[in-house]
Amino acid sequence: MPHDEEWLKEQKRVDDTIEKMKHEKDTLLSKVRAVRGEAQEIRNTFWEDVTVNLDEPDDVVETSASVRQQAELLAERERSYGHMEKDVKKLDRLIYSPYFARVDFHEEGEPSEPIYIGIASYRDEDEYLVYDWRAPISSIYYDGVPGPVSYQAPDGRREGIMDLKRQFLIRRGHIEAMFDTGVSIGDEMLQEMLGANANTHMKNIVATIQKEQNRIIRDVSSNLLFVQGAAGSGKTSVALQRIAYLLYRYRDSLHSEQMVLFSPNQLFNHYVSKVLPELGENNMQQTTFLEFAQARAGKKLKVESLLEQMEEALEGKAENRKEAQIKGSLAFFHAVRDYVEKLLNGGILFRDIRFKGETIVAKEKIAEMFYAYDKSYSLSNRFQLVSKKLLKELEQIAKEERKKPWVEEEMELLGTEAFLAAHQYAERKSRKSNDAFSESNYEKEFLARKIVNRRFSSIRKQIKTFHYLHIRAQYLDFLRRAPEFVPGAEERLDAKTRAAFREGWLPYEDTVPFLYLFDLLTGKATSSSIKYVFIDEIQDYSPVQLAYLRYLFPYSKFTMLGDLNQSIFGTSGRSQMELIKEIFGEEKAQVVYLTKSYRSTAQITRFTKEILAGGEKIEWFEREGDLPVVTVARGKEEALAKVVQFAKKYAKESNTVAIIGKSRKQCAEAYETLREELDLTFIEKEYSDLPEGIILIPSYLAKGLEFDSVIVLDASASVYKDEAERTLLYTVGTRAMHHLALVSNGPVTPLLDKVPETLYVKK
Ligand SMILES: Nc1ncnc2c1ncn2[C@@H]1O[C@H](COP(=O)(O)OP(=O)(O)OP(=O)(O)O)[C@@H](O)[C@H]1O
Repeated sequence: MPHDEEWLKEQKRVDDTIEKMKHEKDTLLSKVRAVRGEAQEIRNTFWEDVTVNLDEPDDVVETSASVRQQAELLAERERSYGHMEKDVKKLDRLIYSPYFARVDFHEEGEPSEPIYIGIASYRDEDEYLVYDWRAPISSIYYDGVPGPVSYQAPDGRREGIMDLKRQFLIRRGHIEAMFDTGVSIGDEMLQEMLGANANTHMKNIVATIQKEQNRIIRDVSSNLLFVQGAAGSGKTSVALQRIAYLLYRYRDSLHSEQMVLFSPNQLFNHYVSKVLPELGENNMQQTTFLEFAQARAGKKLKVESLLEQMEEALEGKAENRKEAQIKGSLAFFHAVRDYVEKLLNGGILFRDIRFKGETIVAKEKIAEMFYAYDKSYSLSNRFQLVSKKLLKELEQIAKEERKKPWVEEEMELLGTEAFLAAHQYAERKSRKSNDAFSESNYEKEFLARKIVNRRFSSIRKQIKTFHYLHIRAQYLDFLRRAPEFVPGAEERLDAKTRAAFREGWLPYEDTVPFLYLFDLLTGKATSSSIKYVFIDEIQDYSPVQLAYLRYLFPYSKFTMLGDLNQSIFGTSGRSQMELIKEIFGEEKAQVVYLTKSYRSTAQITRFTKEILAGGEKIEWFEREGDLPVVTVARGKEEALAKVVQFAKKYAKESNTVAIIGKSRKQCAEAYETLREELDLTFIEKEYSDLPEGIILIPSYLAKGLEFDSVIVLDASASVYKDEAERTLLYTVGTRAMHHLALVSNGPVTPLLDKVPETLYVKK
């Protein structure tokens, strides 16, 4: 295509800018080499430049100062080339694509100036050749159309006129597309972006952030930001760009470790892990609720995952649903607190501290110690004090223990190193006391102390972590007494949990109440260093979990993103939003709706929208594709043959094809047949990498992910049978970007009954 003059002018500017960047990169690289060389040199000669003299105490002090000085010098050099290397990486990204937009802007009476916007800023002497997308002025690109605009500058609101808004698609230094936009951020550009094939990692969206998304990204006034958005409306994307924005805006005071993102599973963590590094930022802390809870519960108790529980529920083994609901309610959370209050004067269950099969401090004694403290002391204070006391007592016990025969036996097994140390110690001691005869006693004393200390170190740790509190028994006691504390609980609730404890695991629904009970008793393990907490897929959090997160992060700002229509256990009666307001307070709380879906073609979004019963307000982005296909097969064999057919067809034009089954079990059964016909990867667990090509994956693991093509493994009436599965089917269908097929073994699910036949092809 011949380019007009304007295009050539822009390409020339791109060339000039890149030239300057390359030049700067070269200069930086030679500096990096020099500094790295210096650091290497310091490392090589580290000990030569240090004065080592350990004869007298003064010399030791001098030596350590000298070592410190050298180490600081080295660290400073390493830091400095670390920074430079980061800058080189930034330049590499800019050299590939220096910017994606230009807005011309002028304030009254001033000449119009072009502002070029890219993923990072670039300055040549005093002039900004590229502005960071997060800079204050860049917001006019996302918010405004040519005409009067304003933006928030550090010194107040600035007003002016936007004379031009232009977008670029630049790759490898070449302008591949250029659009001047009038109305909003160009649809052409979005078309380009959204039309591309899926990737195994999420991409950043900074070039095409939409106005409503920009509001969320740049919100700095809310303490609680709740985003309810349709599938594919960019919730996760917005969360990640928001993190990048906050890191930029508060770059002097906020670090990536002070932000944490709770995501649905590890697969998802892996999927989103490249967005921030691509934008030149470090990743925030990323965790899943399970990982977080497991770390708190310790190694001896395996926490059941939501995924395990879902598998049970989907396979129809959900007889405990009602109990799980009670345990997930806010009332239950409060009940734990009420129960703890009853323990102020008695009732805490302790366990013996044991060593070598024998009790060294009996639980009765600990209880006595505990309740001897004044009632005005909080329980957690008393635990602190008891631990202190027990540690002291342990010292005494250790002294006695050193005299026991087993210690002498263990001495025989010690290596030469220990004997040498003992010998040196004994020599010094006897020299001081002028008593050569007791040298061997000193040796023994030294070794006995060492042996007992080593064996006692785990007991010491146990005391510090309140192992002497019998938390499992205590929790079971609470569950047994549930009718006393929990409104609506008519029976005791300990049977399932008791059985699980015996097998060494903690049921999903017990996780939070169990940890909360422990925290209330022993003092909470809150983190005050986390400034921002992000929670994706918030609809899958129970009230108990939400209340616990608030309790754990009392000083943090929260951003929550979710879609009630994607709840894994169906939607519940009370609105989650009301509940969140109750838990987190309404002050500085902001609710934002995202209704436009960007992921899928218009045809797919129109179809999946109809799966939902309530006529939700979901808009689609006008991107054309084929109508979804619904195929009915007679029998399992034929159904799987159809799946194979679709997969082969789609694989030709897709990077990623996902065959999504309801449960892991259903996938596993199909896998045996499918693997003979297809080159496919079965994603069974969350700790997997997401490969390109064809994958087979259970519904709940596909949460938050997207694929070029999706094939619903079995959309029959026997699989997606009741209302509770409506949201699940919606979640599965909305994973598709370009192609969607539903294969049904026998009659199709009634959940499609209301979908007009014009919205899909029946084959
Ligand atoms: N402004 C945008 N520009 C370009 N692409 C966008 C934009 N907003 C969203 N997208 C794309 O739409 C897709 C869906 O985004 P994302 O996964 O963030 O949505 P979501 O709301 O979290 O979805 P879900 O709830 O279904 O998991 C992604 O491919 C994302 O890149």
